[in-house]
This record gives sequence, structure tokens and C-alpha cells, in this order.
Amino acid sequence: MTKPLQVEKLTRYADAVRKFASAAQNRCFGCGAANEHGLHLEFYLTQELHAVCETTVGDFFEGPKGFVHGGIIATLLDETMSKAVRAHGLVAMTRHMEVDYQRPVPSSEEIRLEGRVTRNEGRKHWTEALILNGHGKVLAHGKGLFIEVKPAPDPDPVKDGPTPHG
Ligand SMILES: CCCCC/C=C\C/C=C\C/C=C\C/C=C\CCCC(=O)SCCNC(=O)CCNC(=O)[C@H](O)C(C)(C)COP(=O)(O)OP(=O)(O)OC[C@H]1O[C@@H](n2cnc3c(N)ncnc32)[C@H](O)[C@@H]1OP(=O)(O)O
Repeated sequence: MTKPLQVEKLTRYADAVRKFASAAQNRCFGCGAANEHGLHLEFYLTQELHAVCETTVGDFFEGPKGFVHGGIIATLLDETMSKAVRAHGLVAMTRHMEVDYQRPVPSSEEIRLEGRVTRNEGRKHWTEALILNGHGKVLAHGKGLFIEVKPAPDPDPVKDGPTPHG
């Protein structure tokens, strides 16, 4: 089992991490500012290139009353692992992932997402991610395999600005 990263409240450790860049027109369900129905996750990178995010999901995405829907939990883990891969300058898609739902994830409390790349082999990059509550208890654990892809060219990089991919 992975130990949680010892990154305390991000606001207090602002100089130890940098914010993950995201274009204003990004429509990614996980992290896009331009998706009004999305999760609006804001990620930070640690010096070790681990992806970290603190968020409160909200009752819109509930499954059991008071708790986050399992599909959304998988999305949170997928997005976190994807950010860890991107942190290494890689453009890759999720090929395989698994989720260990260890405890229910409260919808109205702040949670922390942490992700990292664990192994690389050619185009294949293995990852893992955690969802933790405010006391640092692990609520969910994900593992993933990401495969590098060639990104589609931007239609008009001058007109459209930076790539909209999350
Ligand atoms: C090409 C079009 C790209 C369009 C998208 C453009 C850019 C997007 C890029 C990044 C994403 C950006 C933002 C992310 C937004 C959301 C974040 C969350 C991330 C996601 O939500 S993203 C969506 C869900 N995702 C998909 O929608 C993927 C659908 N899928 C595919 O599009 C293909 O599947 C692909 C391209 C992934 C790979 O296809 P492929 O043909 O290039 O690769 P191939 O099959 O050859 O596998 C390669 C090697 O992995 C080994 N391998 C396969 N499976 C394995 C397993 N289970 N265990 C161990 N090894 C395994 C093989 O054995 C082989 O190994 P070896 O090379 O050693 O022989």
C-alpha cells in the first residue's frame, strides 16, 4: 500500500508546489474551467512531480446519501493519475485502471487527491493515486496504466491559444 505523500495543507506550503497550468477553454470534465458541469479540480505539483489536489466534491455527484458516487471516485483517481503522467511531459491516455474503494468518500468534506508515476517502460507508464480525508486516512486507492499517444494537432493554435486538453 502506498503511503500518503506528506504534503500538508497546500495553502500553507504554497512555495513548495506549483500550480498545474490549464487553458481557460479547457472543457475536461475533471479539470476544465470551461465545463460548467465538471469537477473543476485544480492540481498542484510537488517537487517530486506528484500531482496533488484538494477539493470538496459536493452533493451533485453523490451516490449514497452524503457520499460521492463510485464512478466519480474512479474519475477523481483517473484524473489525478493523468496529471501525474502529464507532469512528466507525457501525453498519454488511460488504458487500464483499477479502484480499491476502501471507505466511503464524503461529498461535503474536503478531500485530498495524490497521484504519481510508479514505473515507465517505453510508451507504458504505470501510476497510482489516493483519495484521503482531512485526517490523512486513505479512502480510495487507484492503479493505472497510461499509454503515450500522439495528440491531435490543434485546429488553429494562434486563434485558439494553448491546447485545451486537460
Ligand atoms: C490517438 C488519438 C488521441 C486523441 C486524444 C488526444 C490527446 C489526449 C491525450 C491525453 C489526455 C489529455 C487529457 C486527459 C483528460 C482526461 C484525463 C483522464 C485520462 C482519460 O480518461 S483518457 C480517456 C480514457 N481512455 C481512452 O479512451 C483510451 C482508449 N484506448 C486507446 O485509445 C488505446 O487503447 C491506446 C491509444 C490507449 C493504446 O492503444 P495502442 O494501439 O496505441 O497501444 P497497444 O494496444 O499496442 O498497447 C500498448 C502497449 O500496452 C500493453 N498493454 C495494453 N493493455 C495492457 C494492460 N492492461 N496491462 C499491461 N499491458 C498492457 C500492450 O501489450 C502494448 O505493449 P507493447 O508495446 O510492449 O507490445
